[in-house]
Amino acid sequence: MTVIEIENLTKRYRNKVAVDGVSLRVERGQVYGIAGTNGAGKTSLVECMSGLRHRDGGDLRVLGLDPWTDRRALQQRIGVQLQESALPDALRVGEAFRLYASLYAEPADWRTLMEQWDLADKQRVRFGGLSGGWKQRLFIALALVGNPELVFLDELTTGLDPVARRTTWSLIRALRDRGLTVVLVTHFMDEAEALCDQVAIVDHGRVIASGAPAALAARAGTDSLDNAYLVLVDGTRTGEDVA
Ligand SMILES: Nc1ncnc2c1ncn2[C@@H]1O[C@H](COP(=O)(O)OP(=O)(O)OP(=O)(O)O)[C@@H](O)[C@H]1O
Repeated sequence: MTVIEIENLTKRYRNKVAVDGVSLRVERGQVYGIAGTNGAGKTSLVECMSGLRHRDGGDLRVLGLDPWTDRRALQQRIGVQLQESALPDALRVGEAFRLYASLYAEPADWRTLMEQWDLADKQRVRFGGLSGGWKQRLFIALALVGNPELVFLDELTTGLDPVARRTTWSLIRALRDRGLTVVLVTHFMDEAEALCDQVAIVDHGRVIASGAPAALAARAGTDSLDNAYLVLVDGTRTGEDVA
């Protein structure tokens, strides 16, 4: 079943074209990666998909809804963790769960969620006292408070040390194992390769290639998505058709 269907999406900020005719499909249960360098348009794309920004053109359905006109209904069915999310430093972990639960008509049992994500013994710890890895764990768990069918995670591992990064990867795999559909924004190709069933590589607002990580590497004639990315981006800049 198709969860996200995008045709020719565009998003502009004044004269800047951030998303330039993107088309893609995400199927239920996939971890779908949106990968690309800084400024490629990844966050703008996710903000349009999650109903936080209005697109300028194109067609977009998420869980069968228009993310902009049906955003209230959509918010109840998705979890969103945006880049550079923050909570007040003084807020305790348990209070954060209670706050998020108050936003949903039918929230999950947040005490159970806290236990499932090993946060129960941090219930009284303030957000400002958590390490980067624990903050990301908290954000993933908070994205699940509304019992979502679809979760958007934007650059979750940026700034984490290698151990915390690997731990976050295993948390994302746990989401997939629960049957959730995950849209994962990253500028790390190793991360996309390790976690994603499908990856769209975005450059200058366009999808320059998409497919399974191994298929993209094979298409580029490389042994990793990291190297494939360089070949594919270089191909678009020299005018070759790689998509
Ligand atoms: N609110 C805004 N107003 C004006 N320009 C914006 C705005 N948000 C993003 N942009 C520009 O649109 C382009 C795409 O930005 P976007 O944040 O979507 O890219 P990104 O791939 O998520 O980048 P990063 O990896 O750095 O987060 C960039 O050139 C950015 O400067």
